[in-house]
Amino acid sequence: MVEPANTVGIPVNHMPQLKDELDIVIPTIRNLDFLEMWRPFLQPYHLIIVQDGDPSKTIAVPEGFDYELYNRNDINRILGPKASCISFKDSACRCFGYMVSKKKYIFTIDDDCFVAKDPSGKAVNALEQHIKNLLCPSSPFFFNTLYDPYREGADFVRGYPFSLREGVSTAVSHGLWLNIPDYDAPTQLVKPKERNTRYVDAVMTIPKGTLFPMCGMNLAFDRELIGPAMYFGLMGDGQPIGRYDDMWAGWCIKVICDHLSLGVKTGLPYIYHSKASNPFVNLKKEYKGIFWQEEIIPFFQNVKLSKEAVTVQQCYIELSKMVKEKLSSLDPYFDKLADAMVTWIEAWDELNPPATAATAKA
Ligand SMILES: O=c1ccn([C@@H]2O[C@H](COP(=O)(O)OP(=O)(O)O[C@H]3O[C@@H](CO)[C@H](O)[C@H]3O)[C@@H](O)[C@H]2O)c(=O)[nH]1
Ligand SMILES: [Mn+2]
Repeated sequence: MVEPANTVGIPVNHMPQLKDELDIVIPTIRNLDFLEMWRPFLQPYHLIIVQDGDPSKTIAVPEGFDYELYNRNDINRILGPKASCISFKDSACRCFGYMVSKKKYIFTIDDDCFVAKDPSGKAVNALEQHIKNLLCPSSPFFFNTLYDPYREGADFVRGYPFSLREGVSTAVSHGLWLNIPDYDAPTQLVKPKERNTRYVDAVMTIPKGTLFPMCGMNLAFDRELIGPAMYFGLMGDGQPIGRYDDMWAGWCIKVICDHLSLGVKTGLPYIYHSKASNPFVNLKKEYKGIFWQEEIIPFFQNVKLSKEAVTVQQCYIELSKMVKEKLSSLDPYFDKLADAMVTWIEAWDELNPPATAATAKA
């Protein structure tokens, strides 16, 4: 039986790592009582809450947290017509939080994710582990069979090329989930009672050239290295697909990380995922994605970005052109998505103008 950790009594760490360089982005349609359990680990950090759905609803944020909250009216006011690229009535809206943040790092978590216990019964500080993952290099060019070589008590194994041991910068840290696993609707329907009780004590770099299904519920990334590619697509209200927001972003960031020699890690930390969303509702949202992805995956596997694409924005714009050219025949949705990818970059650059010499000096 897997249970969340009891964090009552764990003192808040008032000097946590990257306190002023990291924002926590939470998409929500609920209240945020779940933060009580995270208080010892997250209270010192700034939250960016993206309130989805009815903007007239008031979201209760527990006392003592430092936060900014954006609802749909705010998104429309800030982005104007470009707000069309931000999904409505889908957790994909969280990417607006990535765009408005001014920090180097982002940790995003769902409001039904609680603190997990490790096998010794200790409460897992997921954010601390994500920071560890992001601050140490990745090894995408050659697989280390003893997993994370930079971890205390591990190293590169015999036969690992010394020329590759410096590794590359880590752009993304993808965490996992105890209890309710992130299964697609068909799997959820077939295995409604399945719970993930297996805590695998490992962090791995996802090898270059390999795609992966990125889940957005327990995810951290270096916003300066890969932020502009973390667009969660057009999902939810008015769109033919849902629950492929994080998947789309994961495929885009992975081909760009491979191109720019950046690392993507998966494994620790675990969170405790408490709520299974309705599998029938999920099936309706997912079903087009389930057959579209049989074409989308080969598309991403064959993406070749040009050597002129040296920034994330340039890579992303190139990618949007390939989406328009090669996926629009699959469904007109991809034509719209390709345009939204461009709008996203325009909005990103508007809110995050490149530092000029003057501003850089100030
Ligand atoms: O319309 C909505 C629905 C939900 N949210 C917020 O988004 C997260 C995730 O919602 P929930 O936990 O109910 O759904 P899951 O199926 O468990 O989420 C997983 O599916 C992924 C695909 O979207 C998602 O990223 C995964 O985590 C909660 O915080 C809700 O409050 C929303 O903003 N708008
Ligand atoms: Mn959930």
